[in-house]
Amino acid sequence: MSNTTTGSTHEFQAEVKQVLDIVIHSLYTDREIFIRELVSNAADALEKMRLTQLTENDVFGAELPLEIHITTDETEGTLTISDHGIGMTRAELVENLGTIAHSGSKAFAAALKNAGKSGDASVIGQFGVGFYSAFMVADYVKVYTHSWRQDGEHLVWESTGTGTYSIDEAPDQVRGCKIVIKLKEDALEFCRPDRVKAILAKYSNFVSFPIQLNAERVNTVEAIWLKSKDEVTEEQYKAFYQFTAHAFDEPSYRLHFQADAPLVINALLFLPEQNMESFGMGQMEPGVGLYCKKVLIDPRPKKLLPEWMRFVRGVIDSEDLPLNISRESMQDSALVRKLGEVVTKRLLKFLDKEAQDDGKKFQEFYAKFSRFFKEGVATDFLNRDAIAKLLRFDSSLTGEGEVIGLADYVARMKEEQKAIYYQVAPSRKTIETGPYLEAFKSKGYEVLYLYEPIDEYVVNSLREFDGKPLQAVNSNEVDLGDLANEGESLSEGDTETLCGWLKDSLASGVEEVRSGKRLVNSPALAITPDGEMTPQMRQMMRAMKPDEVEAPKVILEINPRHEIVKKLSVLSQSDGESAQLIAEQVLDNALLSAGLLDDPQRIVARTEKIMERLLAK
Ligand SMILES: Nc1ncnc2c1ncn2[C@@H]1O[C@H](COP(=O)(O)OP(=O)(O)OP(=O)(O)O)[C@@H](O)[C@H]1O
Repeated sequence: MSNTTTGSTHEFQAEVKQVLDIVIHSLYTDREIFIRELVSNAADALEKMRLTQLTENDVFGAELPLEIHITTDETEGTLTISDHGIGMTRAELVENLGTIAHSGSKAFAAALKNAGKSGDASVIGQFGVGFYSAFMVADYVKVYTHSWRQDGEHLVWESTGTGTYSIDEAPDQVRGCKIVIKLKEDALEFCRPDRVKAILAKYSNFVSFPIQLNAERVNTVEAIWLKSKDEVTEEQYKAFYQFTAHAFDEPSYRLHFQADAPLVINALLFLPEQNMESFGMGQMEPGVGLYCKKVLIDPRPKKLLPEWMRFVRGVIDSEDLPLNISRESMQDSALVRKLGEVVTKRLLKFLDKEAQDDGKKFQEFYAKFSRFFKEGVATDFLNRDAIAKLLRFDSSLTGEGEVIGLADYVARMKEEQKAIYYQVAPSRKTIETGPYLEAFKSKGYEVLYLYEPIDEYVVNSLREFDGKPLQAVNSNEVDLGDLANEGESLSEGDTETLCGWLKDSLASGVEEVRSGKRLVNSPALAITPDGEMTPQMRQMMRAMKPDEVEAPKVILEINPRHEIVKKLSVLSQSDGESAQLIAEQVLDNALLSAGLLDDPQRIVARTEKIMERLLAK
């Protein structure tokens, strides 16, 4: 919120100051986009007005046409953009043009600042600074406005973009906004009618309201999603995406399709290049507008596509929708639900094909948007399997820069292999230096590497893929059959005695001690008993409620061929105290590898004792 300083003067929110500073001092290329931003804001305000008029009878200036007027004045060096949209009240002016609405505005400003330092205007461009972009070209900006509300005031907002703005009364202002830009000396090109006309030509046809430039109509309203693909150029697609999505990047993927059954659908969907949520700007709003025969029903319908698809942009138009459907009833409409389902399925199928045709491109895209797909698997029951096909992972068989999908994993599974194996751990190194991988490697089974906490939810929600269960390498369910282990083993009798002794000696830390077939080079490993929390879940619980999570009880699998185990068997009979220390250390090493050691400090004291004993000999 801004602070009122003197009279009508207000201070910009700190983040806005930062944004303006960058806009004014670091942005020199692509300055023309400010026109697109302001026209797009005007179109949004008109769209809101159209919707308001459907339900409100008492509208200020009800007779005013829903149009955009742009005028150039070369003598004064000004460009003026007016609309008869919803306008703004005094409070709305302060809120909308004095603060940044994004929930993560601090992070947003910080990211923008970094981009500014690098001097790379294209990076800055990706953020989108909306209204504030006018200050790239303006000495000052005046916004004359009156809200659609009868009790609104006639106002003018004014600023040079440096620190403060003022709000004063402006008699006679009609409903909507009139934005007057006094152009900087080096930006006078933007008051030349031919220049402005050329800029408007790129996207003005996407605006569903008439645009007049110096009293001459410049656009024919055109719904490019209703056209067939060969009638639309690459340039038009890109311009449409940037205009409707308020985006600055190029779309990564585009799906334009028409369907007649089960519903009549014309859809034009875009997947962006940049994931704006990754810049700390909070959760995105859904971005696919719902239309019926070119008429916008809802620009951001919440229940049309599943929530995880909120990064998708574009338009869905269906003539099967009743034109008078209200936004409220839309949310519950079976027809809208069906429409969303059809489009979602189509988009998932499209992505799967794209991923197969150009894996590299998909991998780059996936690297930025993986969060959404993972969220999809965890929350979108209806489409779970189709989304799962798009997941990509590192694995024990992928090389540098490579990833693998579940379908390819299954295709290269060994004939007798029973499950899809994975390990959740912070890094490749943790997994490859840990004890679990050995057995799978010796069988030639691939193991997927899952690095993020959310992956745990993903595999738990999915449970299986293509009929094959997903199993954690440290789960008790894993059955690798007989492993051809080399080396002499403890006798069965000695192993049994040792297991019994270990169970008694380590009582509080183990649920069971058994001889394992899976180990090759390690003395022991910790397995999560059935029904127990996985180590990652446990860590998350501990982070939230440190006092409520009990010490873990694991199944300790020992390797009867390992020297430490063989010698421990002898030592347990001759020197109980030393054997106890070693047994505890074997368990702690196994817990450490499993990510289950809550108190690593205890290792220090124990290893010191072990060293003392060794040195005393
Ligand atoms: N012509 C206008 N009429 C009414 N309100 C407007 C107009 N222009 C801007 N606003 C208000 O000011 C707000 C801020 O505009 P701005 O362009 O900075 O961001 P935005 O349009 O919300 O976001 P973005 O441009 O990134 O999509 C808008 O959300 C809107 O509420």
